[in-house]
Amino acid sequence: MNELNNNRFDHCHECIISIEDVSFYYENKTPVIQNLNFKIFERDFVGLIGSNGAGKSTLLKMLVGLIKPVSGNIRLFDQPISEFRDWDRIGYVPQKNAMNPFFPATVKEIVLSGLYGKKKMFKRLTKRELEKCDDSLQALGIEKLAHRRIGNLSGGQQQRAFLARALINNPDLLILDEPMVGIDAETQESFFHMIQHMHKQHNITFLMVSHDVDMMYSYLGHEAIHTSGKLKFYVKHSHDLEDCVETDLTHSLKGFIKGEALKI
Ligand SMILES: Nc1ncnc2c1ncn2[C@@H]1O[C@H](COP(=O)(O)OP(=O)(O)OP(=O)(O)O)[C@@H](O)[C@H]1O
Repeated sequence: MNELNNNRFDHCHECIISIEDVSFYYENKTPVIQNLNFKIFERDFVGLIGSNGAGKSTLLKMLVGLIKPVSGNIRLFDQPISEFRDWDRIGYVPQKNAMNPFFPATVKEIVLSGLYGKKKMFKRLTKRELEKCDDSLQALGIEKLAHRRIGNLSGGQQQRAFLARALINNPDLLILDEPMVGIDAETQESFFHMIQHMHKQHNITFLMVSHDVDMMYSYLGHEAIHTSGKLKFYVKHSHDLEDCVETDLTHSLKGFIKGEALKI
């Protein structure tokens, strides 16, 4: 099954993430991830499902460089993760409880913080950077909340703010760790609708952890393309597999998400 996954699009799509024989344990040495092999290709929507403690967040943290595998290799956009510098290409929304909601910052400040590479931290913001922030707020329909304190917003509004933060650099890949926790069912549905739209219409590749299996199955199907330990990977590609056989496909839809389509 994994071989099938790993060879899916080698001929026509960039491999965005390559996980090669990766194992990980924390200080207590209990194995969390063992010999994981998996590839994510451009235009995939990968749903990662697994029981509590299965290692989902640990895997995502490795993929964004917060922790290192004990063994094995990770490649991002065809570069070893240790040499990868293009972090603007990746938007990451960590688990909700990873950020203190009482942090005294406005929505705009939170979104702008997505721009700061280590070096930009103390630089003056340019007009272009402020425009990017406005675009991102508008794409998520939260421009009116720009000057509100993040801690005073509802769970759904906070999640939109964090997604806007992850989108500010117009990333090619979005990594979302249970983005819908704490959001009411109706807002969850429109949120999921919105990210499906980003996947189908805006060419963004997704890796998303969720415990909402029904919602994940509804978009990704019931059959896991790969299983490793307690981790299960479900994949939907944003256009038909047959189309991918065409080598002259123009994968052109690269525009930034603009307001109207995403007003939810
Ligand atoms: N910083 C840490 N130090 C030691 N052990 C940890 C640490 N973080 C996580 N673990 C352990 O590693 C295992 C995997 O945790 P992880 O958070 O990756 O699971 P998960 O699949 O994301 O779970 P959940 O669905 O509950 O969020 C668990 O047994 C957890 O207790």
